[in-house]
Amino acid sequence: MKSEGVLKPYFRQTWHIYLGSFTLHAAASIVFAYFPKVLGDFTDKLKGGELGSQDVAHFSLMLVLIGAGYALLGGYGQYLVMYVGRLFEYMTRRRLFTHFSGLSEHYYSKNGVGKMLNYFMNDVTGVRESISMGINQTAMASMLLVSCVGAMILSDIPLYLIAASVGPLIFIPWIVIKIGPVIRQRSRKVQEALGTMTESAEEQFGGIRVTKKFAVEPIMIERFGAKVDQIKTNQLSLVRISSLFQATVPFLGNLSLIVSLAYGGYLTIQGDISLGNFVALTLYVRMLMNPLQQIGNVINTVQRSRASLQRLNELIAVQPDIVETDHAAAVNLSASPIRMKDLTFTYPGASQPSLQHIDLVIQPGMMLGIVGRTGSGKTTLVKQLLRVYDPPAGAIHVGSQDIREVTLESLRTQIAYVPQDGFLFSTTIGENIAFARRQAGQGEIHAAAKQACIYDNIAEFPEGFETKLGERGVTLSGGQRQRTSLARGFIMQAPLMILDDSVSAVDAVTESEIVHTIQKERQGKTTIIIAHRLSALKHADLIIVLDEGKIVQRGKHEKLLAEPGPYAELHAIQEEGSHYADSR
Ligand SMILES: Nc1ncnc2c1ncn2[C@@H]1O[C@H](COP(=O)(O)OP(=O)(O)OP(=O)(O)O)[C@@H](O)[C@H]1O
Repeated sequence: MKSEGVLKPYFRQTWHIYLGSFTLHAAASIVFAYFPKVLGDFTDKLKGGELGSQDVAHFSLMLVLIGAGYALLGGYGQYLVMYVGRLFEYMTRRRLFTHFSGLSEHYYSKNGVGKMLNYFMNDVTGVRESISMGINQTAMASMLLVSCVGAMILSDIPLYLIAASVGPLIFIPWIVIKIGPVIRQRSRKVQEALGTMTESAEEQFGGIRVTKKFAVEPIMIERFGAKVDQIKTNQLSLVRISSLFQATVPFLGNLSLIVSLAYGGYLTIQGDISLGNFVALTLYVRMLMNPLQQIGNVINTVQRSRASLQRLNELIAVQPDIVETDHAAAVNLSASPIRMKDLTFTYPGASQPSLQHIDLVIQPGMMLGIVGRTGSGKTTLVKQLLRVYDPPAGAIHVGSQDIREVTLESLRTQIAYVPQDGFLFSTTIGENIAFARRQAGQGEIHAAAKQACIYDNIAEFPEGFETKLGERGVTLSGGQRQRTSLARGFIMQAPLMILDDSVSAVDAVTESEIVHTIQKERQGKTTIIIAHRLSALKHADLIIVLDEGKIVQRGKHEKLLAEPGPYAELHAIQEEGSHYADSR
């Protein structure tokens, strides 16, 4: 499916405002083009000795009306375009955000958050400048240009003098063609460097705690400095070419003025044209210089923002990896078993599969334990259920439906996934817990907090559930953060809950309390627990042991303990560890 880019929908909504603005600009320019003519007539009357005090008042009134008409009409035209320019920012940022939300985890693992921020801020603003200030000035300048040239032709100034005076101006298109692409290319480099810097800043601020603990601030400052230096180099190179461009355009305007002064002056002395026409001609040429200067600026801005527009259009055209089929149907996880059949999965671009030949049936209401060494594929397995990445066709069925054929909303709203490092938003603890159930009342929030064994901690905060969390919940300890994120899972009361190593940062006693709550509260609902501590899995209906993406053992706790294999070995190590700890 081809995306229609960012400008088309915008212009579809706002073309009539632009049309209104152009009309106002045209009217303003026509009014302003009378200015030199009025001064020319004034000069001729003055020279001929025919000027009375009534004429002075008449000419003054004309000039006042011209000035006021120009300011009112042009000012309102400008306001309209500036207003819709802001509308563009608003529309595009909303659209980008919606688009970003639909992109898959795979896209985010390839593209940094800094890049997205750059799209949001600099690129959108860059394009807005072109379509508001740019279009505004172009409309104003081109209409003034046409009105001035039209008024010159309609006056008594001879055509050959007009042609000679405005002749140097025809070099402007040639300069645009030569310098424009260079500006565009250098501008793209500046934007890329800005993107890299934002990405680096985002990462460095995110990792500031690690940086401080390892006392490597100077290295980080140096690395960041290199990124900033790159921006400076690229920006200076852009400024050089832009300045050259902006200086050349008015220079040609000045050349026109010199020709009109010299040639027009000569013809006036010869008596070929009147003094009034000479005054009008120089004023017309002077009036042409402003629009020319503006057109120079606009071309500069447009060249710069074309690179931004291209990037935005490319982004909008990115298709999400995970899409719903046309005949996707809602799924019911409470009643249907999940069957995995010969599931083998390789991450895009990876050389080795992360899951191999998985055969597994998860019956509704069961508690499944997953254990295995780090990197053995535990998270990958559960993410297949959420369709973070799509499994191969036919590999996972929910009841009789292939998981690839179910609607994403129905699937994901029935799964409460609690990751090891659950992200907490910069809002209150209560709102964080009710994140996936906005309609939840205080009672439900408190109950979920009790189930996750975090209630007492929260109650001790002066503002209780209204306590605001800083970015990533910095005011909470690791274990408190984990349990808040666990409460967020509990409150969903979802048919399937997945705890992905979600109690690793809590002590063994709290962990056993949480497992006990799960057994009690989630009776009849499916729960998958991934854990490194086997004590958390003791009560599971089924435990699978993963190694290098394969299920190497399966059964209940007692059965697995009794057979030789990694489970019993791990158990022995953990028991030994706890005896050792007890004996100290
Ligand atoms: N987005 C990804 N792209 C490519 N490879 C990945 C991606 N995520 C994980 N992997 C790889 O897949 C394998 C299994 O990773 P997974 O996260 O499922 O392991 P895990 O058993 O959950 O580990 P841990 O206990 O450390 O959380 C690892 O080799 C990992 O490097």
